[in-house]
Amino acid sequence: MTKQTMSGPWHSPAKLNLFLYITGQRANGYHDLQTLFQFIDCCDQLYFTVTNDNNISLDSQLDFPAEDNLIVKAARLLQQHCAIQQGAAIKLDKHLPMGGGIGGGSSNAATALLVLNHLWQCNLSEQELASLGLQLGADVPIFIHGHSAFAEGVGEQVQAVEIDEPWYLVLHPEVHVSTQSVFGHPELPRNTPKRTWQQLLVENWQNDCQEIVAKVYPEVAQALGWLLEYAPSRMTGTGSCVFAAFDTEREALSVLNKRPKNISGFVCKACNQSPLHRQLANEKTLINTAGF
Ligand SMILES: C[C@@](CO)(OP(=O)(O)O)[C@H](O)COP(=O)(O)OP(=O)(O)OC[C@H]1O[C@@H](n2ccc(N)nc2=O)[C@H](O)[C@@H]1O
Ligand SMILES: Nc1ncnc2c1ncn2[C@@H]1O[C@H](COP(=O)(O)OP(=O)(O)O)[C@@H](O)[C@H]1O
Repeated sequence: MTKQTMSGPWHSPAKLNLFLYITGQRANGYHDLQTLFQFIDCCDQLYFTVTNDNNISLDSQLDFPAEDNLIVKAARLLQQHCAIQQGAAIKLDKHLPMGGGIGGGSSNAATALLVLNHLWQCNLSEQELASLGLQLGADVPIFIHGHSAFAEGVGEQVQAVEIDEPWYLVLHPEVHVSTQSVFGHPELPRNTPKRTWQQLLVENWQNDCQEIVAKVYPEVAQALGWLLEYAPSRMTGTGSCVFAAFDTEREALSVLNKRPKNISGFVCKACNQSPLHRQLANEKTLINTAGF
């Protein structure tokens, strides 16, 4: 048998929701959103070895079964969709906090779809991969497209946008917030009026989930209250992470260094193009990188 080579490290970046508004609820229970996604240069790393059998395996430090991991689900979905006979041995180096609203799981799934599409030579377009990804989670298509985006619907209607790329200080209160429980909360505001991108662009951005999450999780309220002393701050996604923008890395780091001991955090740079897509573009593997 020929020895297979390992491909990687491949980046799997986090995102922030710079604003998040809930504009309605569908008959199936899912919520209609208006949200602005931006990538940050804080990433997990994935490694892939193509195998000759059709087995998908995952080596990770996570304490839940590989079968439940979105990486394995993504690999199987692509393998079945394209009737691929090969398999993959995948390794994950996890750095991103989980359940923090920075999208690590969705990002890992998107990285697996994009990289295996390349390594297995499936030749699916970005749009086809995004449709597959949507079956795994509402945020996966954004990570497939790989550009800052204004998203509507449940995240499937996306418009690429160019916005400022500041430095962010992200605080991670040590609580895991379940997306499902936030969307199921009876007091969640669900009827924020829909606005156009041009209207939203000039407003003070907010997150409709923030008030409920801060009420249920005092750790989130504490982190937010502390950060607000230094800069306008908000929660990302359904929490628990909160963030503030700074002009320079130095300013962000100086605030980070003053944080209370019980809150972890990091400083990162915003990037309108996903770090993974920069890598893929270098490999000239992307079929369609234009404006989706
Ligand atoms: C709201 C966001 C913003 O980025 O929150 P974060 O998860 O990143 O914090 C995401 O769109 C979340 O996407 P994702 O985390 O993929 O959610 P999913 O797995 O699809 O959904 C988890 C559960 O949340 C609820 N849900 C999710 C998305 C949505 N637009 N409406 C919902 O009601 C549903 O009950 C669903 O079963
Ligand atoms: N590869 C993965 N990385 C992180 N979480 C994953 C992964 N696969 C499945 N999950 C599940 O998804 C949940 C939410 O993870 P994550 O995407 O990090 O949070 P969020 O959606 O809040 O940003 C985790 O608690 C875990 O149960």
